Amino acid sequence: MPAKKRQNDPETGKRSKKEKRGELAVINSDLRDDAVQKGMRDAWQRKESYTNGKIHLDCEPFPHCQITHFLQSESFVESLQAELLQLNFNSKSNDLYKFQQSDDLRERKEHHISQIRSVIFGEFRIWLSEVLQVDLEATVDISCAKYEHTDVLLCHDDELEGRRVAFILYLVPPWEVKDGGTLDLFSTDEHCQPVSVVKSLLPCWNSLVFFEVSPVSFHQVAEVLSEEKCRLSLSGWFHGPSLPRPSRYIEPPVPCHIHIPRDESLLFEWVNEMYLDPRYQARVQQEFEESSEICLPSFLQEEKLRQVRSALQSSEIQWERKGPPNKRCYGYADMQSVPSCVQECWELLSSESFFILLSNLTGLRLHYLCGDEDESENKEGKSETENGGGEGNTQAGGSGTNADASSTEKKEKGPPTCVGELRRWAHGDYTLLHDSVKREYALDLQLHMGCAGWKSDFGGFTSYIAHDEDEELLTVYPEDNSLALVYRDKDTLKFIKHINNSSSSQLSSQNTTAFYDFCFNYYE
Ligand SMILES: O=C(O)CCC(=O)C(=O)O
Ligand SMILES: [Fe+2]
Repeated sequence: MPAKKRQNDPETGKRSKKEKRGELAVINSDLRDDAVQKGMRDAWQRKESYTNGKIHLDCEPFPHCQITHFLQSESFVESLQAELLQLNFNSKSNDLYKFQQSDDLRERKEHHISQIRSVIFGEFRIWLSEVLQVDLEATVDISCAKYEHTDVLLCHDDELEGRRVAFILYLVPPWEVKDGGTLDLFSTDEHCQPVSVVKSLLPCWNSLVFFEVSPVSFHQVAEVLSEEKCRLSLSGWFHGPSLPRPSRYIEPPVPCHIHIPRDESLLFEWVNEMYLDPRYQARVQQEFEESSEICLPSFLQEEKLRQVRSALQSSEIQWERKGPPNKRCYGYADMQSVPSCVQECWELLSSESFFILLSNLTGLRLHYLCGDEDESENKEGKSETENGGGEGNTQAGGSGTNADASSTEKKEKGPPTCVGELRRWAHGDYTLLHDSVKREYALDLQLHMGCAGWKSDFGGFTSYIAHDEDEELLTVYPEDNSLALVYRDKDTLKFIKHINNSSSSQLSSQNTTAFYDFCFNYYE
């Protein structure tokens, strides 16, 4: 049956005044109940839980509350949803998230949007101030988000100057756990670092969740797995006095080591001989010096590649999880558990002859025999000359200019070092940029394996960006047996994009839903 048509004024053809004004936003009357308010206030104060019909307050892992049937009128919520879906949405994607966000809602004049804004930052804010016993300001901070298939917002704490309470109003179709998109809450350790998801809240039509923003309020929007459903929400923050924040936790440094003593025979066994030709190396070096990055395809000899790749895919390597989730999430190999060919590949990348090869390919000074032509640029003026100053090595010979003259800001002089990791990347894995990320000069090496059929839409690529800018400088896509070398300065940061569910669904037929990389950093 067609919906009943709106009655227009027969004379003017316009809608009646009442209709034009539209419905008012009214919050659930249960919230005004004195007993409810008192129960909430006491529970919040004592960090206990409280349940009363539509209200569920819980203080584990941090204080949060879910209110179902938040707005009194269903038809208001429907009209609000329709109005929001008419807005212009912008795709947002970075290390932390992928979703769509509406234009700013602070100034929007649409009826239902202005109604909800004034009820949230008016009546509801006053109610909340009362219940939480915190002075919440009238500052309006609200936006609309749309999460669809593979969209996600990874682990974060919401802490930003002034934010005291976060809220989210869900405008979603009937939602199930298998649709993904839950609001996951993390437990934390003694350093206020997130550990694991201990509670997941299912988004629910016309329900509002709020929680206190604090040093431990780590949460995420799990990836949306449903291919049809749209997770629409209005979210924002009430501003007020911030809770005290402990000083930022600094992770213990990962120990670097100098090269291991292995001779050239290792190179001849493992590396595609093309890359061992000094003339070819000189060409690579020239290109690297111009762009600070290069990809060397078919890097390992075919037979070695096959051995290592199949060992990675089939052996009983112990893959440990690496966290914490506000910084990273992926598998890394316990090197004690790897088969000998994998161990050898690792040794290759750590070996003295490989340091020399890298020096020749990049012009960086990764071995004392590989030369800095212009010693006068080395302001500290020590050790290099004592070590022979770049002359007289056949491998390094001739081609070795230094790629970068600003060596004074690099690590304290000492022998070149490296640190490496063998990683496994699968659905749900990622790394994030974070404030305690090391700002350094380094040569990054990545050697990917087992990524046949991988598509950039799956995520898993390494993105280099300029510090303090969103500008993307370079993207390294996983490519089998391609050696990616990137020289990173202290203003360059990198992250690995979250691997989404399309990787599992599209690759499951090939029985390979993960890929691997040897990831090494070398320091001059
Ligand atoms: O949509 C949600 O459930 C949470 C959103 C959120 O955490 C945020 O926008 O910071
Ligand atoms: Fe958040």
